[in-house]
Amino acid sequence: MENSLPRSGTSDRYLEIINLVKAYPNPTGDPIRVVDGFNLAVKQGDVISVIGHSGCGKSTVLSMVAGLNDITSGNVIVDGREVVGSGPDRAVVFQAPCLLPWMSSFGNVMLGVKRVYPHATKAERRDLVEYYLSLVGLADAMHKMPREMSGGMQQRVGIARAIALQPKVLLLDEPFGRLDSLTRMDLQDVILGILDRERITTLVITHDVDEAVYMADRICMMTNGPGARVGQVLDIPFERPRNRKDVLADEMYYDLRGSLIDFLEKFDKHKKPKPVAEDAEPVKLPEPEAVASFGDFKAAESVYGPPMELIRA
Ligand SMILES: Nc1ncnc2c1ncn2[C@@H]1O[C@H](COP(=O)(O)OP(=O)(O)OP(=O)(O)O)[C@@H](O)[C@H]1O
Repeated sequence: MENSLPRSGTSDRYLEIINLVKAYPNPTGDPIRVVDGFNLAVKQGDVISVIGHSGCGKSTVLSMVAGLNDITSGNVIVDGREVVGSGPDRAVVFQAPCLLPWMSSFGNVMLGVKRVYPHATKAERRDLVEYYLSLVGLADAMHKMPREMSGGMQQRVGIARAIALQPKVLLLDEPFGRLDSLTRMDLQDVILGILDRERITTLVITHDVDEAVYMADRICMMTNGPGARVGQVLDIPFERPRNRKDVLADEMYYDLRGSLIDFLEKFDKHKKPKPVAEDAEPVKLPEPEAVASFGDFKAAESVYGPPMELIRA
């Protein structure tokens, strides 16, 4: 659902996040404002890395932009219109690829394509799916099932599915978080290649300083929560398309990396841990993380529609 707003979008303010607030109820007092007054304007086609300490509210901001989490107050404007609720104009890629396990990579991408191109012919849809799977290097794995693919390949399918929606804004929530470093670098280049070609306005959440610098035109550094907001925005002046070796050989890269680390250290709550007493109780480890989280299912829903549509598909 979309509401017209008096302000119109320009390519310099293609995505606008205005005074965004997320408050959760607090049984013992006032609601906790996890995010409080987050403001960001993004130029059309720019890639913005969002970085901040764990738990500061990065995913909360991204899920509100995606329409998967209710906004307490504030606005998200895409291309001059306020967006409310989720929609294929804002495609999300989460850490878990959340593919439908009973469908091939072709079938998984086709579900998204059908949603966005309901009137295309069967042949046109097939061409689209094949095109997007080739973009992520899966031309030879179109008919593989998720269980037959590595984590990196599954994430490629997730990326193809998101891009196939031809979104106005691409939202990536630690998309390489579960991958080994070589696969991670490989996929960073796959995504950058696609973004250079398609110029999709993108927000990418990352914990990785090098990834933040390499991928972005600007880095949005968040303060700690509660009450998290944008602390500083850093411009990354490297031309796109980027070549990793050239970027790493540039002295400026290390200055930018240094600025980012300085910012993160300033907000590091755990900088000076208290010494543990010798007779302290042993730490109880949490249960292992579930394979798919609520967020993963919400991400699937944003692409495929509500569960009943999945059953009919
Ligand atoms: N449903 C909820 N009710 C109350 N608090 C919540 C709820 N969901 C998230 N939070 C809190 O909001 C804060 C921000 O969470 P969020 O997941 O956005 O952080 P993050 O920066 O993405 O963390 P990470 O980097 O570890 O993924 C955390 O303190 C979290 O505990």
